[in-house]
Amino acid sequence: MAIIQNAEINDDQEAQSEEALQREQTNERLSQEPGKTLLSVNQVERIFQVGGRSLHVLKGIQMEVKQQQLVMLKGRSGSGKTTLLNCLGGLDTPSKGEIIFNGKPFSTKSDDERTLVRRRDMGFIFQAFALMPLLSAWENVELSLRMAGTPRSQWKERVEECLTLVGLEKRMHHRPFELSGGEQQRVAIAKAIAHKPILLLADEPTAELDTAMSAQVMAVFQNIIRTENVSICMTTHDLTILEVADHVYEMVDGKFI
Ligand SMILES: Nc1ncnc2c1ncn2[C@@H]1O[C@H](COP(=O)(O)OP(=O)(O)OP(=O)(O)O)[C@@H](O)[C@H]1O
Repeated sequence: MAIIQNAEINDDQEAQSEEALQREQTNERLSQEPGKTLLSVNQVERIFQVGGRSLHVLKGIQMEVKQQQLVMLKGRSGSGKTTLLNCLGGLDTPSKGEIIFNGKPFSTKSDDERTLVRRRDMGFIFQAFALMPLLSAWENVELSLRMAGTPRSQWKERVEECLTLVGLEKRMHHRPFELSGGEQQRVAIAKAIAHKPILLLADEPTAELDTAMSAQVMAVFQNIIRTENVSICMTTHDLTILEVADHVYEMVDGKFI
């Protein structure tokens, strides 16, 4: 398993170094302008074919995320939040409608093109912290820079910067099992922002945490929106954190109400 993972990392590393080079050459990224639309979703539908039947999961979603906004998607289990988040991150594509990201059509790009955009401009955070268990907080964040093709000379400074931003400067060399759930989620955030994405997508990032730890994670989100110029779109069941959102979309049975 470890050998397979390493081989994949090497392949990924090569491909992503090329990307990093291309990125520098084309300097494609748009300048940051708070309040400008970063992501817009136009009449998106997602229909799955299951056992010969059509399952209509997203039914005409219309939404936007502006630069430096914290947007929350709330809704009951099964309402379609994860399906929508997968479409926003290009892991899935709408059956109808369109998603525009950073001023360009996104959902209509090829799989390879979406992967390039995702690796460069997006970061992902999940409910279960998705850390490598045998690596320290430092090594976990460093791995993310290695995977993104960031030049080695920048790793030390950026790892320190990201772990400090999430308030873990005193825990940099701890491994996940030596950290609380909230601290592990903050390492996952440091990992997700290390390559300087412009959009963070988070699926129930506080679901495994108690109220105090959830509040810490939300404070970190608010901090990185300002300091890293990132926008965040997250799903949640937790009504107590909705008040820190700039905008809340409530999903019921595949539609916003
Ligand atoms: N690949 C798929 N194929 C078929 N049906 C799917 C697929 N993905 C999701 N669904 C169905 O779509 C519906 C919405 O699922 P989704 O995971 O988006 O909901 P959710 O709001 O994120 O729920 P939860 O809060 O429990 O994660 C569910 O009925 C699910 O079974």
